[in-house]
Amino acid sequence: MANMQVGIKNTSKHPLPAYATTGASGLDIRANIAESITLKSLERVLVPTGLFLEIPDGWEIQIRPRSGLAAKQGLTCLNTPGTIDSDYRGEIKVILVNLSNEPQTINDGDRIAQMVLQEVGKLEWVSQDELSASERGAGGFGHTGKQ
Ligand SMILES: O=c1ccn([C@H]2C[C@H](O)[C@@H](COP(=O)(O)OP(=O)(O)OP(=O)(O)O)O2)c(=O)[nH]1
Ligand SMILES: [Mg+2]
Repeated sequence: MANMQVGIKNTSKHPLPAYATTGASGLDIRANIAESITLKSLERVLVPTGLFLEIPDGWEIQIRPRSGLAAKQGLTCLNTPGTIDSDYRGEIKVILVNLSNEPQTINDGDRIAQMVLQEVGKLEWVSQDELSASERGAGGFGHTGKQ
């Protein structure tokens, strides 16, 4: 797939979000905060990034957690994956929550989450009185067993 151009205004003092390796799906994004934030256990916070985007119509950016932060510190995005609409022109913020039992600190410039660009299809409803039969039918929520 060809690279997609996305407009960005960076009001932070940090570098633009970047892919950490050539094959990375996500671009790591950094906290842009005047002072460190310490989250108590189960506390959540909206972390500013200083970034403003102009995403082409038909695309979105997802804000996803970083597995290292989640595994080591219990820090994750509460609304994962966060949705950045193509028409959103406000500041990108990350909703972090501390799911560990200890306080966790975020410092200015820390890579707190990652952005993934995704194409978004637009649906058109087709109202139907009856839906077609399928192998699964209405079975769900563990219907196929545990293994
Ligand atoms: O992690 C996130 C999620 C959302 N947003 C911004 C961009 C997005 O386009 C907007 C709205 O997000 P969403 O649709 O998830 O929230 P909502 O509660 O439905 O708000 P709205 O009524 O404004 O759509 O908030 C972020 O900055 N970070
Ligand atoms: Mg919304």
